[in-house]
Amino acid sequence: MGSVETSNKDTNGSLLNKNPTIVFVLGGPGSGKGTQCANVVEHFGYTHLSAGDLLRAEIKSGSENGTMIQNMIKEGKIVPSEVTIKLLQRAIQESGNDKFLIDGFPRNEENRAAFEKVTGIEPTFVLYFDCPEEEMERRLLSRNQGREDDNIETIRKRFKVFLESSLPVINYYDAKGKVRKIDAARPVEEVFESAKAVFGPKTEKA
Ligand SMILES: Nc1ncnc2c1ncn2[C@@H]1O[C@H](COP(=O)(O)OP(=O)(O)O)[C@@H](O)[C@H]1O
Ligand SMILES: Nc1ccn([C@@H]2O[C@H](COP(=O)(O)OP(=O)(O)O)[C@@H](O)[C@H]2O)c(=O)n1
Ligand SMILES: [Mg+2]
Repeated sequence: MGSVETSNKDTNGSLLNKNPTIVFVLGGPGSGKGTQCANVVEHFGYTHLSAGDLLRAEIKSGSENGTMIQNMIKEGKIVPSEVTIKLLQRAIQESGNDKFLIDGFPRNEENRAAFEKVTGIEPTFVLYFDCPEEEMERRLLSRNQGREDDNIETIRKRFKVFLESSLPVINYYDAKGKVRKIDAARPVEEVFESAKAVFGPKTEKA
């Protein structure tokens, strides 16, 4: 009956039905997540969804959450997962693709548990760009994208949040054998060679 069919089509239905490949891309601020995601998109046909980019677009769009998001980003704090997950779900559904790099998410336990609960999806694997703080700090201070959080005061707060809230998520997935750790302190091309080896020749575009 039509009504039964309709009731089954909840907001997550289309996500579950497509059974997408989800790769979480994690690493400290400035470790090179965005840079390497662009390379992976080019070579392997994934759709890149940066949680930070989606949140910044939400501020620009004049959404009612905009001011709250802006204040949290300025302080290096993690936005409630409800907001971020809605943006990710919308982007996933609009993409038409079935393989995604989710960059900068999940950033804490709340992000992780909520995504799993709402979508029922576990990542295929987690790419972890491991980089020393001194190198990340140098990169962030010369990123020149006009970001309000790329100043030394906010950068220090973001490093603290990474250590206290994001690393435990990486450890959680590591215990499940899902983490592919890459030494991100090397030049972009070398880091990408390691990333390529993780994605493997099988999924490379012809
Ligand atoms: N391997 C690398 N070596 C040197 N600079 C890099 C490297 N990867 C990225 N960068 C630069 O560092 C800055 C931060 O990189 P980005 O990809 O935005 O990192 P994230 O998304 O993890 O914060 C950018 O200016 C980028 O051009
Ligand atoms: N899952 C996420 C991702 C980002 N953010 C916010 O967005 C900021 C910038 O995230 P980003 O991923 O663009 O930053 P980088 O690690 O790329 O430098 C974070 O410091 C958080 O304030 C969040 O609240 N929740
Ligand atoms: Mg980024």
